[in-house]
Amino acid sequence: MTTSNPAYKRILLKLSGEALMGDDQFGINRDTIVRIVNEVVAVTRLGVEVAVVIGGGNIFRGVAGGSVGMDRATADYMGMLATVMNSLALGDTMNKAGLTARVMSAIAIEQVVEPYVRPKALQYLEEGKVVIFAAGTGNPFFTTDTAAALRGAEIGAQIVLKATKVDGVYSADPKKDPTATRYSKISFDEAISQNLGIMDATAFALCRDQKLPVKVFSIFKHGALKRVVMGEDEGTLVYA
Ligand SMILES: Nc1ncnc2c1ncn2[C@@H]1O[C@H](COP(=O)(O)OP(=O)(O)O)[C@@H](O)[C@H]1O
Ligand SMILES: O=c1ccn([C@@H]2O[C@H](COP(=O)(O)OP(=O)(O)O)[C@@H](O)[C@H]2O)c(=O)[nH]1
Repeated sequence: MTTSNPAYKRILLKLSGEALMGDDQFGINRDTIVRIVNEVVAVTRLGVEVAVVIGGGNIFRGVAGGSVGMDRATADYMGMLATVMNSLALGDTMNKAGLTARVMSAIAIEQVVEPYVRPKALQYLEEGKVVIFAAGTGNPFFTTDTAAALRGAEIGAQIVLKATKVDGVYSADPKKDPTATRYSKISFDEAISQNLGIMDATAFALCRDQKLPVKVFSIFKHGALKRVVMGEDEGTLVYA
């Protein structure tokens, strides 16, 4: 039996909305969400406090056709509402898996989800509950990656873990350029100056200024989250 300790006490986990689709065209794939939740359970068993921000691409993609030509801010509010749906699904799956999850929304929608109140979120984390931050930052023109950076900084997370469709940060988009190579680590300044599309510049800049490191790893790789939390070699570290 290993006696090593996790590398972090409190983490902000950013889950790709699109990854929730599994092999489906859009929506939430049951097996996929259950598998992701089981990975979170494994990490909470280590005593790590977990906060989550989830994207909305899986749902919003399904209605994106109708949003063509729409006012950008209106489309963004639809995207934020999509993250609320994902957050509810994720919270429900977590509760069924034996965790206690609390969803908090950046947009007032109080019959459905409690509002985001920072001290309350901190209290939940200290009690060992998983806090899911829904509705992104609550503002159009931002992304859920920026929401992850913002909430991560607010709750004093030691790292933002971006669980996404690729297994790290590459020299170019690996889905478009097969010759792209993966970095094991890269600074925020390098990532920003090279315009690496893995995270938007707003999110990168916020993390850089707050000295909040980011680890990018694959959501599809079994056990990767736990390895990251244990400080093992997995994915790409982006550092200040
Ligand atoms: N330099 C890069 N390294 C890795 N991935 C990149 C890079 N540039 C663009 N990408 C793309 O970024 C995507 C992940 O970012 P994003 O679309 O924001 O996903 P998420 O759904 O996790 O928010 C990957 O699927 C990848 O195709
Ligand atoms: O603070 C935020 C967070 C999200 N969004 C909108 O919600 C969508 C879904 O989030 P995102 O694309 O980041 O999800 P993911 O790619 O992780 O599935 C975005 O495209 C934006 O339209 C927004 O307007 N403000």
